[in-house]
Amino acid sequence: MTLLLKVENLTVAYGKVEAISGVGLAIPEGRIVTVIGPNGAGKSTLLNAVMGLLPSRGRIVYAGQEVMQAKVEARVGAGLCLVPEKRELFAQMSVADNLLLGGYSRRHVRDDSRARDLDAMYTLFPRLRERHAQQARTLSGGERQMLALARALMARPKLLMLDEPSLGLAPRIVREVLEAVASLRDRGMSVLLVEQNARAALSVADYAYVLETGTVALEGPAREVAANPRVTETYIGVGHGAGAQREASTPLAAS
Ligand SMILES: Nc1ncnc2c1ncn2[C@@H]1O[C@H](COP(=O)(O)OP(=O)(O)OP(=O)(O)O)[C@@H](O)[C@H]1O
Repeated sequence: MTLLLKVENLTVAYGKVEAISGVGLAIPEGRIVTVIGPNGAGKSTLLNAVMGLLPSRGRIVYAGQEVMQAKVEARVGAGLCLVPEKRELFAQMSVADNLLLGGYSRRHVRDDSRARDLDAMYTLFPRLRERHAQQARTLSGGERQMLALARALMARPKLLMLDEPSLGLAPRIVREVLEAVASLRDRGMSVLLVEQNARAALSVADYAYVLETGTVALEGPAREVAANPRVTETYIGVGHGAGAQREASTPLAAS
């Protein structure tokens, strides 16, 4: 199994406060790896550090190269891609224009691959095809998430990092988005999926890390993590449904 990303001993501090401390994780090619954990555990910080958006200490090896010193643009150019929690679409632009801008880095490619990719995105998310001329700001939450994901894919990333794609979405739409992510994995894409919705994330991931107060409290194959009684109790819990559980009542690390 070839590793696409290996993070070792990663530490990020905001001022004097460490948001993540000594975190390690690995993402094999063609797998979905999820990082679950409560509010403020450091999940977004981890993604931003891997993307190069925050100063950090430790080691990040991507596609066999040490990228700790690489700028964000270089990381994007090498195939790293982050879909942030806030989606950050071009609100006044149409769905189609948002997608075409997603492929902007490939604008010099002379063949028709961008047009083919656009069509592939509409096949992945038929709803975007129906709404291709609609302004992004008028889309529903689920459609926005689909557009954010599709726009990221237009750049043909190797590692897709998703920050809470389920946030604010109805359970049915969460399933639709995660099924699309699973189909991308089935075609070879590597995915780092950050989620508070542990149930949904563990149902689609191959491997999982539980992050608590900036450190890895537990890791393992997603099926095993989902079956761990402490995870069930704290993050999945009977009666919590598919919705995100915002706080961990009994952190694993404390028990
Ligand atoms: N720019 C910042 N300056 C200071 N502290 C920050 C900053 N960004 C995040 N933090 C703090 O770092 C910790 C980790 O935050 P982070 O957003 O990474 O957590 P998270 O697990 O993604 O949470 P959520 O699920 O709520 O998005 C939190 O205590 C947060 O308050």
